[in-house]
Amino acid sequence: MVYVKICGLSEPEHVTTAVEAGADAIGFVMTRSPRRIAPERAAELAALVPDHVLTVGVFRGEDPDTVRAAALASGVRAIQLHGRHPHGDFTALKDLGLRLIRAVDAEADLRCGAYDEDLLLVDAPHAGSGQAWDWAAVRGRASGQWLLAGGLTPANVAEAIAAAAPWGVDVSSGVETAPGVKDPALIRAFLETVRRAG
Ligand SMILES: O=C(O)c1ccccc1NCC(=O)[C@H](O)[C@H](O)COP(=O)(O)O
Repeated sequence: MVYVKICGLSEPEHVTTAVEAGADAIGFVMTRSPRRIAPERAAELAALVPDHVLTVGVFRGEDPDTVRAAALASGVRAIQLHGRHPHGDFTALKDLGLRLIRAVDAEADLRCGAYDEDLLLVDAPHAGSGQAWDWAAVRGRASGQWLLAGGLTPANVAEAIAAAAPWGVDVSSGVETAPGVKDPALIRAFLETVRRAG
């Protein structure tokens, strides 16, 4: 079954919708973005999530100490690092015992685990932009437990899965009506489509 992460949640209703619709992971953006929430808000939302659903704190470019403090304050169970973080940034966060997700574009090293991460996210050059890209270009290049992201929607996710054969998928803009405004019907539609496709 294709693993599904719904990212950029900020409202309890949307967290509950994603959990009930069968999401495997839920992302809270704690970096510069229209979807940014404070670690304290992420902690309130994470408290609504059952153990079988992974809670992920999303960061871009912050140093490991800043990431560590926000991750601990929010109580998330995974850290997603965007940007060209050196291997040492992942090593520096290992002792937290949280799962680590390396988020990159298609030009990076696409072997999951190459930086000691647990999951790899292969995204558009501008994360959270909703821009689709040539998903088929990474078919067979990305390896291990890797998620495809970038411009996915309920309408195109089946095509994207067929094109790239990812281990999982990740969506933010495609389940929104405006940047940062999630739509419960689109969250449900995305999950239903992925479950049918994979
Ligand atoms: O979503 C953001 O605004 C964001 C900002 C900075 C770093 C990462 C961000 N999102 C990370 C995600 O996991 C998104 O779901 C992923 O980039 C896909 O986004 P979209 O193309 O909007 O579906």
